[in-house]
Amino acid sequence: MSDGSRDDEPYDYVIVGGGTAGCVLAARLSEDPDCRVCVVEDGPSDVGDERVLRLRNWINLLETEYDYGYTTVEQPRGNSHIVHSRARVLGGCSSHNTLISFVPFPQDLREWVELGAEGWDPETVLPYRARLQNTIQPVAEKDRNAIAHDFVTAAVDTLDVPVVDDFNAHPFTDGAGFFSLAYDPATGHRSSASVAYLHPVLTRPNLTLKLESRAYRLMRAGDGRLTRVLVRGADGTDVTVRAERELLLCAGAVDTPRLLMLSGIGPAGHLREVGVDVLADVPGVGENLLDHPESVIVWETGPLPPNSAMDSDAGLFVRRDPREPGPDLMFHFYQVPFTANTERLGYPTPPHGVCMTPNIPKSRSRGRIWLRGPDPGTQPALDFRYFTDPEGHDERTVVDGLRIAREVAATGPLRDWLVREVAPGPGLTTDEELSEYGRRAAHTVYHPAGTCRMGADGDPLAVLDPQLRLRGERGVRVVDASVFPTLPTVNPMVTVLLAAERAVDLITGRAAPQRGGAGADGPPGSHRTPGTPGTPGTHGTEGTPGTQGMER
Ligand SMILES: Cc1cc2nc3c(=O)[nH]c(=O)nc-3n(C[C@H](O)[C@H](O)[C@H](O)COP(=O)(O)OP(=O)(O)OC[C@H]3O[C@@H](n4cnc5c(N)ncnc54)[C@H](O)[C@@H]3O)c2cc1C
Repeated sequence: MSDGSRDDEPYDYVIVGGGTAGCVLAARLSEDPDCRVCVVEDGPSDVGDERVLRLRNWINLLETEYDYGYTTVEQPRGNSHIVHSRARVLGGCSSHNTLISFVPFPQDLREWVELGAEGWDPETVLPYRARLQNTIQPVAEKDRNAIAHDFVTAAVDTLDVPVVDDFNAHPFTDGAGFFSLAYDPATGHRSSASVAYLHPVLTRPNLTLKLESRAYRLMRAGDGRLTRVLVRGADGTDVTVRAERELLLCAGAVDTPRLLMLSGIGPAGHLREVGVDVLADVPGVGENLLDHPESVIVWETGPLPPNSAMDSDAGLFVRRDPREPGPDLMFHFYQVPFTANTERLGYPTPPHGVCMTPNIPKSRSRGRIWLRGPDPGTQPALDFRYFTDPEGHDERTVVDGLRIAREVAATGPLRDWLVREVAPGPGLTTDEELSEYGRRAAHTVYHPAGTCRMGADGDPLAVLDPQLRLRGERGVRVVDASVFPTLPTVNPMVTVLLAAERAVDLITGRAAPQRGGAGADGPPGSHRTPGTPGTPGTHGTEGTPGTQGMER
C-alpha cells in the first residue's frame, strides 16, 4: 500500500472508540452472529482492572495513563488551568467518571428537535430506557454518608424544595437528594458501558477488539465511501481497517472532531492554514463546543464518617427563573475538599472538608475545537470560551450559586459540621468579588459535547443529518456526545447511552421501541430485553468476561 500500512481483514462495521457509545454499538451490532464487528480502541482493557472497576477510585484515574488530560487555550473570562479529563480505556469516560445517571428531560430533547434533529423527540428517545443494560439505582443506604444526608435536609429546609428519592422517576424542576448511579453497591464496581454491554459478550467470535490501537486518518474506499481508517498499534505499525457496511465514529466530543479534521474533513480554511489536505469542507466540525461549567465553595470540617459510593453522592437542583421548564442551577455536594483550583489561587486545603459545586445546567457560552497542526500526536486546541455569553447568564448563575451554597451551609443540621469557609472565605461578598472568584476557581463537570452536531438540511453548521450520517459523505456516522445539538440540563452519560441505543436502530433498520411504551415510565436499567446478557458483573449467557477476541 502506498501509505505503508498493511490491510486488515474486512469487517461489516468498524467502531472507532470503545467508549460509552462505542460499547453499546459493539454489543448490539454483534448480536447478529453473521455481522463482523471490530472496535478500534486507543486505551487498554478494563477487564479485571480494579483501579478502573472500583467506582470510588475515579478521582485517582484523573491525569494518569487512562486520561488524555486535555488543556485549554487561555480563557480570558474563566480559568485557563482546567485539565479536561477524557478517558483512554475500554468503556471510555464511563470507565472513569462518577456514573451519576440522569435520564434527560423531555424539554432537552424537544430543544434538539427545534434545532433540526428530527426524530429525537422525547416520545421516540425516552422509551430506549427499557433497553439500557446498566444497573442504575439511587445510592445505596449503606453508602449514604451522614453529612450528605444533612446537606439534603439543609438544602430542602433552606430553599423549600422537595426531597427527591429517585431523580429518574419523573421530570422535576427542583429538589435535593441522593443521585442514581450506575454501580453495584455490593462490590462497589462500576456498571459502565464496558461492564454492562461488552464484558458479557467478549467471547463472541464475530467481535474483534483492537486495543491500544489509535485511529488517526479516515480514507475513502475504491467506491468513494468513507469506510477505511488508518490505525496505529501499540508497536507503532499501521494497519488499514476496512468496513464493508459502515464506519462508526465514537471517539468522543474531543477526539471525533479531531480525527475528522486530521483526515481533512472540517472547515476548509482552517485545515489549509494548519497544513492538512482538504478532503471535504464541513464547516461545523469542532464548532459548538458545549460544557457544564461549575465553580466551587469549600468548608473545613472535622473527620467525617467514611462511607460513600464515590464521594459526591448527593445534589441539589434549583429553578431560579420560574419561566424555565426545568432547573437552571445545580450543585454536587462533595464530602471531600475538591481543591484543584482553589489551591492554585492560594487557598489552603483543609485535612477534612466538604464542598458544593454550583454548575450551569444550560450554559450559554459556546466554544470551539481546532487543530494546532497536521501531526496526529499534537493535542488539539480546546477553547470553551467560558463566561462569554453576552447576556451574562453563565456568570450570574455562578454568583447566585455561591450565595445559595452559603445559605444552605448556614442551615442546620449541615451548619453543625462546618468549622469555617475556606474558599472563597466569608470576606468575599459583593457580586463582583464572587464573580471574579467563581470564574477563576471554575472547573468543568467534564461534559464536553456538541462538536459534530446533528441538524436539519440547510443548516450550514450541522455536521450530521438526524440519522447521524456525516453530511455529504457515504459510509460513515458519528455516535457519541459530539452529536448533541445542546447539552441536556442533567449529566449527559445516560443521554449518550440512549443515543447509542437509538443509533443501532438507525443503522440496522430495526424498529424503535414503542412510543410511550414500557420504557417511557420505568427507571433506566430496570427492564431487560429478552436474550440480553444478565446482570453486569455476572457472567452472561455467552461466557465469562475475558480477553478472548482481543488484539493488542
Ligand atoms: C471525570 C469525569 C466524570 C464524569 N462524570 C459523569 C457523571 O457522573 N455522569 C454523567 O452523566 N456524565 C459524566 N461524565 C461525562 C460522561 O462520562 C461523558 O459525557 C460520556 O461518557 C461520553 O461518552 P462518549 O461515548 O461520547 O465518549 P467516551 O466515553 O469518552 O469514549 C471515547 C472513546 O474513544 C477512545 N478514543 C479516543 N480517540 C481515539 C482514537 N483516535 N482511536 C481509537 N480510540 C479513540 C477513547 O479511549 C474512549 O474510550 C464525566 C466525565 C468525566 C471525564
